[in-house]
Amino acid sequence: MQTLSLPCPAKINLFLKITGRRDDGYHELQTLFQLLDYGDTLQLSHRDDGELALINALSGVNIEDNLVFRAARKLQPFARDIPCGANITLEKRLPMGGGIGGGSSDAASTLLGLNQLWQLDLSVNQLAEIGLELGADVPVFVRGKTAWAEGIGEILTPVETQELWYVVLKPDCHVSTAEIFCHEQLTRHDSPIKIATFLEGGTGNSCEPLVRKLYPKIDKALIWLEQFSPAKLTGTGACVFASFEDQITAETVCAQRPTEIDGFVARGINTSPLHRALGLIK
Ligand SMILES: C[C@@](CO)(OP(=O)(O)O)[C@H](O)COP(=O)(O)OP(=O)(O)OC[C@H]1O[C@@H](n2ccc(N)nc2=O)[C@H](O)[C@@H]1O
Ligand SMILES: Nc1ncnc2c1ncn2[C@@H]1O[C@H](COP(=O)(O)OP(=O)(O)O)[C@@H](O)[C@H]1O
Repeated sequence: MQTLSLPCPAKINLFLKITGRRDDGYHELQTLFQLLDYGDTLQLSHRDDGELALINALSGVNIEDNLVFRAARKLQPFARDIPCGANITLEKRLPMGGGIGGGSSDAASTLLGLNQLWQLDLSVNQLAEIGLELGADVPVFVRGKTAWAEGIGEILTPVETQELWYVVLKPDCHVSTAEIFCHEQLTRHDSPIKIATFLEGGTGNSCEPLVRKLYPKIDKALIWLEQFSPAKLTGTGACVFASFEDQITAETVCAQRPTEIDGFVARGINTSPLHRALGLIK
């Protein structure tokens, strides 16, 4: 029986601006999704009885709500003759609700992996559209390139960034993306910027002032990390990050972090390891 073992890389938002709000309540934004060479691992093996089995449940998440399970369910109707099922094992390394896209990346790896395992022949465009129904962050992982994003995060232009090393810290708190986007004090009308303006530097995250105010532990983590390099919030948090030119410096900073803060070091990458694992790129 064929088993696929697939990476589910994290992302950070190198900047985030909120430029408007659509009639359906979703926010229009500009961001740069930087992929990282660090993430969860997913194993998929075919079942010909049509059942989906999630071998290890995630604590605090019902199986039917797990984005891996929801992604698999969305693909089943595309199966032609044979019943398509799968055993799915998710090895979770990324903190949940961290603004580093763990659930979205798990969903994207499920979509691409099952598309191959079940021989559905769906295109990346089709999978990105299906992914968008699961979350605004899913398409970037389906397309697998570090990218400039507009719309609600689904209009993507690949960007080659310098592949720096990042220290990512996870303060001991959980931020709900919906809570921040519903908050009356969120800044919602940033002027759009051009890629060149971002590349010149100095662009931050519009959610950061509000999140710092609501979550003192995030504020504290940013202040601590700022001692070493300019630090920012990713997405709506809770993770914060800073970049470094080399791995040793990043590891040294990460190792000194306060004991109550989790953290890891990862390299920024322009192409997803998922796409390499599936042979979609060389
Ligand atoms: C804003 C970002 C930046 O990366 O935040 P993080 O989740 O990474 O922190 C993401 O695009 C989030 O993507 P994702 O986490 O997939 O969001 P979804 O599940 O689609 O939406 C969660 C909730 O956030 C709000 N939401 C999300 C994205 C967006 N562009 N506008 C919104 O208003 C909506 O209220 C929605 O109900
Ligand atoms: N496979 C999954 N991994 C992580 N979170 C999941 C998963 N499936 C569902 N979720 C739910 O999605 C929420 C957001 O997860 P996650 O993608 O890790 O955060 P963020 O969107 O902040 O990057 C979690 O709090 C959890 O309730």
